[in-house]
Amino acid sequence: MKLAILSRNSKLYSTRRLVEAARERGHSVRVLDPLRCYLRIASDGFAMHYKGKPIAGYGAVVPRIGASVTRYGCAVLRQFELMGSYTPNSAAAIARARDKLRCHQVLAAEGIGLPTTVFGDNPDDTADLLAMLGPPPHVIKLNEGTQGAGVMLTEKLSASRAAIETLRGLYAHFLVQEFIAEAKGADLRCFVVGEKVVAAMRRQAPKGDFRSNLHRGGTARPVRPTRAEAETAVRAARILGLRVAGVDMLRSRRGPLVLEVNSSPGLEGIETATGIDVAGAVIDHVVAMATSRKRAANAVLTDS
Ligand SMILES: Nc1ncnc2c1ncn2[C@@H]1O[C@H](COP(=O)(O)OP(=O)(O)OP(=O)(O)O)[C@@H](O)[C@H]1O
Ligand SMILES: [Mg+2]
Ligand SMILES: [Mg+2]
Repeated sequence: MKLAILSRNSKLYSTRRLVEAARERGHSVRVLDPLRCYLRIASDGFAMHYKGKPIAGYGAVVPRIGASVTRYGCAVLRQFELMGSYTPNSAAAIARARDKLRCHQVLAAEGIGLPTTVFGDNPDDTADLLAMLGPPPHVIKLNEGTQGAGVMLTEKLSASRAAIETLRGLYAHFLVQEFIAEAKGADLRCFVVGEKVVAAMRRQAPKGDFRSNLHRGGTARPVRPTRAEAETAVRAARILGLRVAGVDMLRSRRGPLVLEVNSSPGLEGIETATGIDVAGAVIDHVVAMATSRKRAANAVLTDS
């Protein structure tokens, strides 16, 4: 099959591994920088060019769209979808999943466990907002933060108020959560492909921090998720319409609590920690889905 990896940088570990896994399986694969794809949109037909040449005919694309290029990257991905390429994560699903607050609302509505979360706009409402949440410690996080930056822990109500005031002053969007102390600075990353958790790791925060992000010095080891954890991860990804997702959870007394669902989860940490060929699992899934979709479309054509 003719595959494209949509990625800004072909040297990144995740991109390299996807290319490698596709080649090992005998597919033709190309890395396309979404910012070098440009489009002609007209009712008589679409055209997409890449560095001066037309591109078409990709059976499937694997999007690796960084947070900084969500808008443009998703527009390009949508174009691939409109031109008939299969993608495990649609442009719409990626754009939706990027908004932590929105994810919390949608997942909570479906009964997925989450740390209790509050958000509000007006400073006059802060006292009642924090009362709705309960006593500190609180975790305050930027709505579109990443890699643990923009996540802070406040031990006292006065600190929560001061942090909230500061963020409002900066016009930042943020949410405030109960602190799950029993997670003890560890979180669980379940890598979902299709309807399965193909690999999972437990990340432990470095001494003196509560954030387990590997970018913040956390360490990872392989873990076998419980049945409840695996089911929660798969359901959360499905609810958000993602067929490749990194679901981050905390282990708590009330079961797994989802922190976030990443639509372009990195492969380096999880493959290194677990030794599992996650890239291969992604490619196998994408090719199987693209093939069965094509078969179904052909069946419709022969029926009519
Ligand atoms: N409510 C909470 N209670 C306890 N620990 C938390 C809580 N929220 C976050 N943490 C810790 O902080 C880390 C970072 O938080 P989170 O995953 O929400 O943001 P982020 O890592 O910046 O986002 P991204 O994973 O997209 O980079 C988590 O991995 C977890 O270890
Ligand atoms: Mg995280
Ligand atoms: Mg994330």
